[in-house]
Amino acid sequence: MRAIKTVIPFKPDNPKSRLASVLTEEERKIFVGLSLENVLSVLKEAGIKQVEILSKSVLNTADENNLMSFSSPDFEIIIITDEADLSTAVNTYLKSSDVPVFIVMADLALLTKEDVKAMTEPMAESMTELMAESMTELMAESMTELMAESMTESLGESMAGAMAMPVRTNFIRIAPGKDGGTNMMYIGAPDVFEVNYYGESFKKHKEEAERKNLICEVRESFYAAADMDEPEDLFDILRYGSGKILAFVEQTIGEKEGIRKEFNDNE
Ligand SMILES: Nc1nc2c(ncn2[C@@H]2O[C@H](COP(=O)(O)OP(=O)(O)OP(=O)(O)O)[C@@H](O)[C@H]2O)c(=O)[nH]1
Ligand SMILES: C[C@H](OP(=O)(O)O)C(=O)O
Repeated sequence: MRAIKTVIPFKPDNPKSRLASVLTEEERKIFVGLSLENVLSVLKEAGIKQVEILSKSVLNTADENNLMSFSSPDFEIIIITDEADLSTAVNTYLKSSDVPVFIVMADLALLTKEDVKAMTEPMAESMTELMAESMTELMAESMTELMAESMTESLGESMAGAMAMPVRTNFIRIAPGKDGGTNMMYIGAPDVFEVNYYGESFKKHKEEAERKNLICEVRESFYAAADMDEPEDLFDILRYGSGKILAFVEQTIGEKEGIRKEFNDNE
């Protein structure tokens, strides 16, 4: 795979304030830790080789050691700290990168490796395929199908070579969040694109792509859209989650009668 940088913004202190009505601060800390672990495992499974955790504050030694236990010779984890707000920290990160950047939020407790692959697959090939397909259609009108197919094949190959650079860098790809946010973003041109999170950021990021003349692709997926912002989002973990985070939510919610009842009533 070509060089990309993968970054996970992470706020370890007083995280997930919107879950404060159902989880204590300590529980929210455990919850985001488990969610981050989940994201790391999925990135590793999807073949990502290196991940940088962009943390708002310095992690304590136990948390750092725990995260480092997910690293392996073919999966490097680097922890960096930037105390700035989310958008400022990510924009500083983007400016410092001379290769495409893949941003993945830490609260994607249901993320799958297919979602990650859909975000990181090269654009040049899919564009070439698309163009080759429409050329086939055009040519098939005036020639035999056989001739059109073989011409398209060689045309496709030469296009991939000729177009690889501009197509690959001048685009962004977004996995929207279920409430209008931006859960993952692949940024081919980190030198020009600027993020602006919160308040319908999906729309803002599409507009930013337009302003900067970048192609914008959207990759929607139920699991990638399921960020964990509001108390009812925890129900999605009970329905579709697995592993340690499912056990944690089952246990904490099980102990809180009101929420368990609301879940049972909704089922
Ligand atoms: N580096 C960095 N990451 C952040 C910051 N704020 C949020 N994040 C991370 O960005 C992602 C999306 O943030 P939110 O969903 O708003 O998470 P949150 O800020 O913990 O939750 P709320 O307090 O409920 O808004 C998560 O991965 C967070 O850990 C920040 O100021 N700096
Ligand atoms: C970071 C923010 O997350 P949300 O508040 O939508 O979870 C966004 O996606 O813009």
